[in-house]
Amino acid sequence: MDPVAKPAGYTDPQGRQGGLTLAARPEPIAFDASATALIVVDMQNAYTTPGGYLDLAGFDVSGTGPVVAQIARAVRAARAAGIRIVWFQNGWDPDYVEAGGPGSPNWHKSNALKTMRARPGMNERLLARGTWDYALVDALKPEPGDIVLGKPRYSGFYNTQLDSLLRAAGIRTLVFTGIATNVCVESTLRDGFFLEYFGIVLADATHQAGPPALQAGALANIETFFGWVSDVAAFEATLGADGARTAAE
Ligand SMILES: C/C(=C/NC(N)=O)C(=O)O
Repeated sequence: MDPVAKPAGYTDPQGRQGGLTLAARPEPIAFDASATALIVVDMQNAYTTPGGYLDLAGFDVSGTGPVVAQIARAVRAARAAGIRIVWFQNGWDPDYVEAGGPGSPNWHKSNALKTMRARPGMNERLLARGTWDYALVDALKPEPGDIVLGKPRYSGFYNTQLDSLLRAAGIRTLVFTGIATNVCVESTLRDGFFLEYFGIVLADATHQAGPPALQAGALANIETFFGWVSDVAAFEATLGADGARTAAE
């Protein structure tokens, strides 16, 4: 068996095949920076901040602070290496037409919609575009040239322009960060697998929705069936960004 997983036909910007190799589970994976995107999944107040949707719905968000910092590191390293950055924001229009009514499973399973139905007096319009809940956290901001996409369901490939934007840019490898590992990260990585994208999760730049066992379960599922699992330090080291970070701190 090949000890390094290599997407076929890859060349790095210097024309070398499969230019970079990332330490990962279950084996190292080769990738080409110019054919790679860093995907930042739903780093909105809703998923990270006390008073946001997950918190109001009863999920523990106390462990998300370090994830914000790790994502900032991954974004910095990717940016320096010329890797395209894609930011997702999960949610719907302020009238929730896009959320679907009772004819949609989303209406029944979305904990944001369920929380609002259970507390009709609450003022918050959870995950509605234009609200604080929907906004990205202050510490993570897109820059010109990044791709910013809304998504109406858990998968970033569903009813979004993601696939066509990635294919137009020749991107074949997706490096995932964000929240929640077991919901939108895993859903998007799985859909990417079916579309022939190579999916890698930086585990310490993700966080689960629910108990910690769900983080472990999602990562085990991904490394066994759908992709690769690595971490931010390995990503930085592969991109040659670890020295730069130490100097900057
Ligand atoms: C629970 C949940 C997860 N979203 C995500 N970004 O993973 C939701 O949107 O209800």
